Amino acid sequence: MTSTYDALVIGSGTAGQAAAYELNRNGLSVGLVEHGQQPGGTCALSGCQAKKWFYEGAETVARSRHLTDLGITVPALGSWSQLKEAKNRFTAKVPTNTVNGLKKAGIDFIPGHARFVDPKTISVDGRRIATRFTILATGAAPMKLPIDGAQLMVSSSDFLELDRLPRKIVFVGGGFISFEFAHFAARLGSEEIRCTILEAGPRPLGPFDGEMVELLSDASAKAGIAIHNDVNITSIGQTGSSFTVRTEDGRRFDSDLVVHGAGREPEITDLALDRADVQSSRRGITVNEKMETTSPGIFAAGDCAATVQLARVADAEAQTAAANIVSSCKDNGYETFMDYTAVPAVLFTYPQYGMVGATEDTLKDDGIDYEKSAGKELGWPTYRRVGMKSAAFKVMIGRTDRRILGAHILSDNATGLINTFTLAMHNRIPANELHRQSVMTPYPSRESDIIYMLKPLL
Ligand SMILES: Cc1cc2nc3c(=O)[nH]c(=O)nc-3n(C[C@H](O)[C@H](O)[C@H](O)COP(=O)(O)OP(=O)(O)OC[C@H]3O[C@@H](n4cnc5c(N)ncnc54)[C@H](O)[C@@H]3O)c2cc1C
Ligand SMILES: NC(=O)c1ccc[n+]([C@@H]2O[C@H](COP(=O)([O-])OP(=O)(O)OC[C@H]3O[C@@H](n4cnc5c(N)ncnc54)[C@H](O)[C@@H]3O)[C@@H](O)[C@H]2O)c1
Repeated sequence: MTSTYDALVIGSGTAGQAAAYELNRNGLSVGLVEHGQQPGGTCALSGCQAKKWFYEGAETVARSRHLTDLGITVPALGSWSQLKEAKNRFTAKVPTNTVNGLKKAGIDFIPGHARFVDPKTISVDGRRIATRFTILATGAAPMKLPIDGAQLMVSSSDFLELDRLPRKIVFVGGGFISFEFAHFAARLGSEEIRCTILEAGPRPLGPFDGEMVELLSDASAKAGIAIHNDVNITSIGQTGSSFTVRTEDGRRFDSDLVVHGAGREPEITDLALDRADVQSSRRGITVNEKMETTSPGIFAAGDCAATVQLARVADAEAQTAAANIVSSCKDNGYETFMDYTAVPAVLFTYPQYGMVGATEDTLKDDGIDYEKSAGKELGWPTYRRVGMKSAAFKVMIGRTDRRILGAHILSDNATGLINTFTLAMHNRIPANELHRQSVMTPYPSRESDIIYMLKPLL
């Protein structure tokens, strides 16, 4: 028998749930398909939320180490296994809570693997479902790497399930995951841990600002993390419990564990997208700013779309897709658009690196006329009090309209700081007005330092 929905959502992660609840709230009949044994998605189970348990511990250890000459007599010691248990007490409840929440709202939870039959029909483990609209929210998985022995790497999810941290860890790829996990490991091991990051490109953290990445790399080196660039890995081998990563130029890196941090690719290969005329590339499903794919009535959101792989971007994309479906049902057409000019990103390292908007290199490449205010190794009381020597900032504004083009912060709690700049960008507030509005920020705080960052731009 064929069931019929106004809208079918594929995937129970951040994007799928955000879309399903929004459609349901607006009175549409909604089914949500999930093929995993553990519904709830990457963010909650093995991504942002899960890893943040380790971040909080690592931050406490790093901060207390910085404070040993400043009134803290014994620095904190982390217990990886206890943090893992705490994380697992949280993640264990996610699948049941996800399914119960959907059912309680009146959304049909449909376990099974979804594949297109045609643009308006989806089969779930052989059962056919007819739908007027579809939202694809199938997420991403670690990229398949053409490296001999690639199967010996553990994924980021496996890493968060380790019982204990080994002494020598090699991270393949110098992106978000490797930087964050290396910072966790450098602070949470019971003995001294050596982490090595191997990056294929000329520098790690490609989308971030080059100068700021250098400063973060220096701070990482001081925490015991070695970073090698321009590394072409040819093989990963195992002897007993030891691993050897070999490179094209003859180098070898020995370790007790090799971690995949070399990017995540969209999970779209087994959806039969061609049967629905949905186009895609290596980066993901092709979408326009309304989150519609190349096939009318089929939308994509989150990590499976060829956009940005961040949790709140997934939320915003899902809400955009859902809003357009709702307005289309009211014969209003598609009225909601995504805007990626002010997407904040934060690396949960210590110090954190938060950025929003453009990097200085992009502004130069695009020939944009800008002014800059920047500082490094900040000796402000904020950082003297926590013994942080690596704090830095860079703010760029348009020379004529004085609006924020990009902001980059190395600090503890860079998240709060970068959010202020994000809101200024969204609301098109020029630097002098942001300065004026920030004078009465609660004082003293990280955020009350924003006026010092903006002063050279007044
Ligand atoms: C280690 C790690 C740390 C991260 N940290 C952060 C962070 O700090 N901040 C941040 O913003 N982002 C972070 N991210 C990224 C963030 O987790 C993702 O952007 C977000 O989870 C994407 O959500 P999604 O709904 O698109 O996909 P997912 O949450 O992956 O959900 C996709 C779902 O679809 C299901 N599915 C796939 N194919 C099918 C099919 N054919 N049929 C049925 N079901 C299917 C999958 O089983 C899965 O449950 C992190 C990611 C990782 C890996
Ligand atoms: N704090 C956060 O918001 C956060 C944290 C973790 C993950 N994420 C999301 O998850 C995504 C995936 O994270 P990631 O760290 O795996 O990817 P990434 O895209 O951030 O970085 C991958 C890095 O690996 C390098 N690389 C690729 N192939 C390689 C190879 N064969 N050898 C050596 N280096 C190689 C790339 O040049 C790149 O620098 C991120 O893009 C991000 O959107 C976000």
